[in-house]
Amino acid sequence: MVNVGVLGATGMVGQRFIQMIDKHPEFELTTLAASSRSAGKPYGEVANWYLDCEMPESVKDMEVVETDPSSVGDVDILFSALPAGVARKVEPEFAEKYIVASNASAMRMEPDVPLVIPEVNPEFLDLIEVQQRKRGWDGFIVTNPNCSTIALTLTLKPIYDAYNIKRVYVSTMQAVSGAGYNGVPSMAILDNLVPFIGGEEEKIETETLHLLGELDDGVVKPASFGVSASCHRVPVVDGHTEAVFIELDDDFEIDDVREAMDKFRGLPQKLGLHSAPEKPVVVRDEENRPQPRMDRDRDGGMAVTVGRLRKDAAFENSLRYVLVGHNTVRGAAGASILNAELINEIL
Ligand SMILES: NC(=O)C1=CN([C@@H]2O[C@H](COP(=O)(O)OP(=O)(O)OC[C@H]3O[C@@H](n4cnc5c(N)ncnc54)[C@H](OP(=O)(O)O)[C@@H]3O)[C@@H](O)[C@H]2O)C=CC1
Ligand SMILES: N[C@@H](CC(=O)OP(=O)(O)O)C(=O)O
Repeated sequence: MVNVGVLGATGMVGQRFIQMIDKHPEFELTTLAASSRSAGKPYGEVANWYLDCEMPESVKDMEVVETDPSSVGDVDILFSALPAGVARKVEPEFAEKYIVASNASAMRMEPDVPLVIPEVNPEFLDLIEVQQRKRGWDGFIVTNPNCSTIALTLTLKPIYDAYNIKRVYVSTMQAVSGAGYNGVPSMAILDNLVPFIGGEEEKIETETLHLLGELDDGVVKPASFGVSASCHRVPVVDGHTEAVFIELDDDFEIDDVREAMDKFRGLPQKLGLHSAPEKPVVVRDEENRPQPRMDRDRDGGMAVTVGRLRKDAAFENSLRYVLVGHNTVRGAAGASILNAELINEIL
């Protein structure tokens, strides 16, 4: 068993980590850290449990510790669900000694920090060596992308491998859990939609090209097609929906695109990693799917569901589809856990 801890353990994403680690066959949860508001108290007392499963018995009496490397004790991997501002300061301090699998955005675009989706760009883990050499750390930081980016990029990867993509437009309909428990007041979102999520469009546009880029001599060269995103908050609890419009360089058969998505598998599937979905991308043919409530939990929330895949009659060489991905599972805690499983298997 590998001893693991969660930083930001009382938060929305921290709770997803706890839920997923609780039954994990390789990971033993030994450390829960949060702010000084919670430190020194039993987890069951300080955490407002938000998930629709019971808080695992195993964590109720665990003492929450300070988010400080000297407080975490016997641990090999730390999962970070910290706010980005806190993560920027403390993740490098932890990485001097520990492996940090971070879900926060703070370190994602650092040139020597791997930003990884295991099915898409596992080779970026080679940057770990560069990072340790450059910074003199015994540990390291590995990050996963933004929740909307992960779902989009998983569906783009089989297309990108088979065709020349010219440009991608994406319009997101994002669940309120993405903003955290106190992120969007109910009076702002019920009977409503908010057409702005700070920093989200820029993250999708940058991270997607980075993930589909190439690692060349220790440097990531991003993919070079155009990505344009428009992001919107909708009154859904979990599960981001995205309408995707793609223009290719050349003509194509829509059945070939469907087959490429359906047959898409990555290293996690080959290695049989515990949290790897059987199919990273599930294609459905009903005209009214995917829907967040019905499709977000596919394969434990780790698979992205695509539907309404069709040629775009309005423009040549174009297609469109709708996807749903679970934002706090595949888009957050599950993404970091799959990264850690891959690291555990290959390093
Ligand atoms: N990949 C993705 O797309 C997603 C990423 N996220 C990211 O995950 C992170 C966590 O989000 P979320 O769970 O919604 O946030 P929450 O606000 O729900 O939780 C924040 C957590 O961080 C702790 N914390 C806050 N301030 C400090 C501090 N100064 N020192 C130590 N710990 C602190 C809190 O502890 P306490 O309870 O003691 O205050 C709590 O455990 C963010 O970076 C967010 O952007 C979120 C959703 C999806
Ligand atoms: N911004 C995302 C969640 C998030 O926190 O993203 P990031 O990990 O890129 O900061 C959402 O609101 O749904």
